[in-house]
This record gives sequence, C-alpha cells and structure tokens, in this order.
Amino acid sequence: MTNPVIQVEGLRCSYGDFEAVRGVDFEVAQGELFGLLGTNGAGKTTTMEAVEGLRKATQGTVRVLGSDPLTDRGVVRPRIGIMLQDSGFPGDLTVAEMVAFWQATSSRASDAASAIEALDLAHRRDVRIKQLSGGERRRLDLLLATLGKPEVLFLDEPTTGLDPESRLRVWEVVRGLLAEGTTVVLTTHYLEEAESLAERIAIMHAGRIAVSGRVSDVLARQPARIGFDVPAGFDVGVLPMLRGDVVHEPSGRVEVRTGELQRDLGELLDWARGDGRVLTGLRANHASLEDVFHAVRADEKVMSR
Ligand SMILES: Nc1ncnc2c1ncn2[C@@H]1O[C@H](COP(=O)(O)OP(=O)(O)OP(=O)(O)O)[C@@H](O)[C@H]1O
Repeated sequence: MTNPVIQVEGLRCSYGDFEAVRGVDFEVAQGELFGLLGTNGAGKTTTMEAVEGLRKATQGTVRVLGSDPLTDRGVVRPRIGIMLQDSGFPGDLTVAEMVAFWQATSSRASDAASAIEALDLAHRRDVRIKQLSGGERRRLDLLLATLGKPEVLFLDEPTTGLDPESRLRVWEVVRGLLAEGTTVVLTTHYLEEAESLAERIAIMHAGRIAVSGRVSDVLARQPARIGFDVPAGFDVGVLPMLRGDVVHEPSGRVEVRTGELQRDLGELLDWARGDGRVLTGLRANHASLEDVFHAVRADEKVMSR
C-alpha cells in the first residue's frame, strides 16, 4: 500500500498478565473505510484505543498520519475524530450547548446547523443530553466526532441500539464523509453494516486477526450455498454429482455448500429440467460474512482440540 494513513505493526496490548491483543498488523489507505470485526472480547476496542492514542501498546508500532498517536498526540489529535462506545458527555448540557462547546474547542469546525440537521437532531436542539434516547445520543456522538472535519475518523460500534432508519441515516453520513476523502476505521457487530460500508475488513478472534482482505475476496474464499426443498422420502443419491457438501435436513431442505457455484447450480438445473422437476424454495447465494464468522469459530474449535 502506498502512503497508508494508518500503519499498525506487531501490536500487542496487555491488561496486567492478560494479553488482549497478540500481534496485530494492518494498514488503512487514505479515503477508505476499514472494518475491524470480531467475536466478543476479540480485542477490537483495545486495538482501536491503541490506534487512537488512548492506550499504550506493550509492543509494536502504530502510525496515524505519519506520527505516533500517543507520543505525538498534539499533532495527531486535532486531525482525527473519535466516536467511542461510551462518550460520557455531560448530561446536563443541551444538544445545542454541547455542540457549541465542542465547536469552540476545534480549530476547523464545520457548519453545526447542517450537521445537526443531517443527523436528525434539529428537533432535539434544546433537550438535555441525559434526556435523549439511546439512538439520539449515538447520533450526537457521531455529530461531535465529525464536527472538526477529521481526516481520520474512528467509529466504535456507531450504530449499536439504533433503529433501522437511524442506522441508514448514519450510513449516509459516513458515505458522505468517505466521498469527501475521510479515512474511516469502523468496529461493528452488524455484519451487513461492514458488508455495506467497508472496502477491506479484518476479523479478530482471541487477540489476533483471523481473516482479512477486501470484503469481496474474503467472501469468495468461503463456499457458496445452494438450497432447495424436496418431498418426503426423496433420495438425495439421485441428484447429480455436486462437488460440495450436501446436507439433507429432516425438514426436506437440501443445502449444498460449494466452491463451484456456477457449475453445480448449472448441473442441478439441467438435472431438474431432465427429470421434469420443479425445485421449490430454490436459492443460490455467495457466502456471507456470517459464514466467515462461523468458519473462524470452527477453525478455533479444531485448533483447540
Ligand atoms: N480494563 C480491562 N481490564 C482487564 N481486561 C480487559 C479490560 N478491558 C478489556 N479487557 C479484556 O480484554 C479482551 C479484549 O477486550 P476488548 O474490549 O478489546 O474486545 P472487543 O473485541 O472490543 O469486545 P466486544 O466486541 O465484546 O466489545 C477481553 O477479554 C476483555 O475482557
């Protein structure tokens, strides 16, 4: 990668004797959205905190915009925006007061009124923060993280607790920032969010990166699925030689996992046509990130045996 905005090499972080991050490497290019995903307790937040300059690494190097975010905090902090999982803003201030306060601390604040509008908080301007709903508070967190027009934006589970409409609104704001060239690092438990927004992802498990790459490449490495229903008593032995694993569920559903989706689907359809059979409930899908997650967990079970 030429001129990465973020470089993380051999990152390790410990809490006392417990090593939460065990050698993590990744780079993020200017203007891309990098998704850091993982199982619970995988070390995503700890990694994010080290990259944000909020936590000292026990080993390894971190560079953000060419500088160490911890030791060169004064240089890096004004150029980045951070949306933490729990921002802890003073509950007695109103939305408008908090935004004005935040704007005063930033050397290059953007237009607060349009930012409030974009995140659908205009009607809550005079409401105290402690009286906002969880979703409204999350949208205020995003507003404040982006107010200083950051070059790099860190979003730690930005849409947790948001209803579907608010989530789409947040995605719209994030897409707008990407279009303006902002670099974004996102952690999320919503896989469709990562699939929709991220160009590249890393999936962490137990302190390490288990899988990483462009979303399309990560998905292509997993088998695709073909599913259809068959009548009671159907003998799956009469199906054409599909190359994937075939599972015949008691419900009458047949699920095939295959690395040769086009070829196997073609053979299945040829067989059905020749046999005069209608394949009810037919579906063919590429792997989803959920499949990748299951594979990461399954690998761990194999390794821990
Ligand atoms: N302050 C702390 N003291 C001790 N252990 C901690 C502390 N903070 C986190 N941990 C542990 O470090 C590991 C990584 O935690 P971290 O919060 O980075 O994971 P995560 O991937 O963000 O998890 P989640 O998805 O559940 O939020 C977990 O096992 C967690 O229990």
